Amino acid sequence: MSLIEAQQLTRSFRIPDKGPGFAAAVRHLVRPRFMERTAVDGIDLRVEAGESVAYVGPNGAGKSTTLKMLTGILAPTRGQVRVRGLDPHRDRIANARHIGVVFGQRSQLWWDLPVFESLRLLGDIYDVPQADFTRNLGELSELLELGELLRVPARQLSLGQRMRCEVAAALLHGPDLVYLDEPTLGLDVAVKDNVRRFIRHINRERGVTVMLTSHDLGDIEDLCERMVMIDGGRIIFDGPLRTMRERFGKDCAIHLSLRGQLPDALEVARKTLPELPAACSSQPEPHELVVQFDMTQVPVGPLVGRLLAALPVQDLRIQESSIESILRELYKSRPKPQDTQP
Ligand SMILES: Nc1ncnc2c1ncn2[C@@H]1O[C@H](COP(=O)(O)OP(=O)(O)OP(=O)(O)O)[C@@H](O)[C@H]1O
Repeated sequence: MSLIEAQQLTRSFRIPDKGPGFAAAVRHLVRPRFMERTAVDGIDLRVEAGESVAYVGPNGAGKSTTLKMLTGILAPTRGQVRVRGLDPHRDRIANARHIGVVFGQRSQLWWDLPVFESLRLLGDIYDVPQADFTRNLGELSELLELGELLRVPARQLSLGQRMRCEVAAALLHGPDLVYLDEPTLGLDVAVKDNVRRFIRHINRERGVTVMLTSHDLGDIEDLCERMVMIDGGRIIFDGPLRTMRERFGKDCAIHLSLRGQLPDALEVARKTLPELPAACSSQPEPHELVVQFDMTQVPVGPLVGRLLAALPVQDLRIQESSIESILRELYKSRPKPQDTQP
């Protein structure tokens, strides 16, 4: 049995069907009408223990709604989900003992209490034995560099400081599955790096399963081997990041630095590579040339060889599609999800 198993997992919301304007608002008061918005639409998903999965998609795709069903905050409208064999909504307390959750925008720390007191309360809520509490806190404090922060009330912490404490709060009871919703949102580069290093550590060294949603592609490339992409509530890709690149990242660009200024280099390149449309080659500077092509159609090696033979090349760089550019293209080409009458 997989750690997480979802079958045809679906969640709809009833939302007011108000037209624009004052008259429509009054009409809605007298005779309210509703529409159905399907946020998650028949998802099948399996996650094995020890995996690190990026759950990505554009705004409104259904990521948070899925995480809310996996954590038991929301019940599915249809389909089912099991986490470690438990129904997360019905067995919410038992489920909570084994999971850690960081919703980047929400705090689980008591605002006016020093962080240490919040952590102690959380330790009590989760029934963490004193010896485990001391050991876990010592370890988290060292890895996340909490130190003095433990004495400061949460409301006085900066975003980055608070986020490190949030991550500690989510992991204090030693969960073996963590859901991280935008854990690095708004953090500066150094803190982001610290949080990422920590997440990598608990996944790789301790085998904690990580399920992460993030719009930060650095998080995804740094932390996850598998990407599940959701759009309009449906999974449109599920596989290794590598496969995502192979399947969707066909574009490749060769950047050439030329020896000296060669105004006719573009002409030469186009003549050398007649199989590529003229627009594939460009010359942003007199000593630079960029050749773009579909690497599934044109083999890179011979193409580079022909360019080197035809032009005085000083240096060259081959750039494959980044995950960022692939996602940008996929997001751009998506159809808009529609609300329906119930
Ligand atoms: N409580 C709710 N009531 C009505 N509609 C909701 C509710 N929660 C979510 N939705 C709708 O469901 C859809 C999916 O929302 P969700 O928050 O899961 O998306 P997301 O992928 O997490 O987006 P983002 O990246 O912006 O956080 C959206 O259209 C949203 O407006």
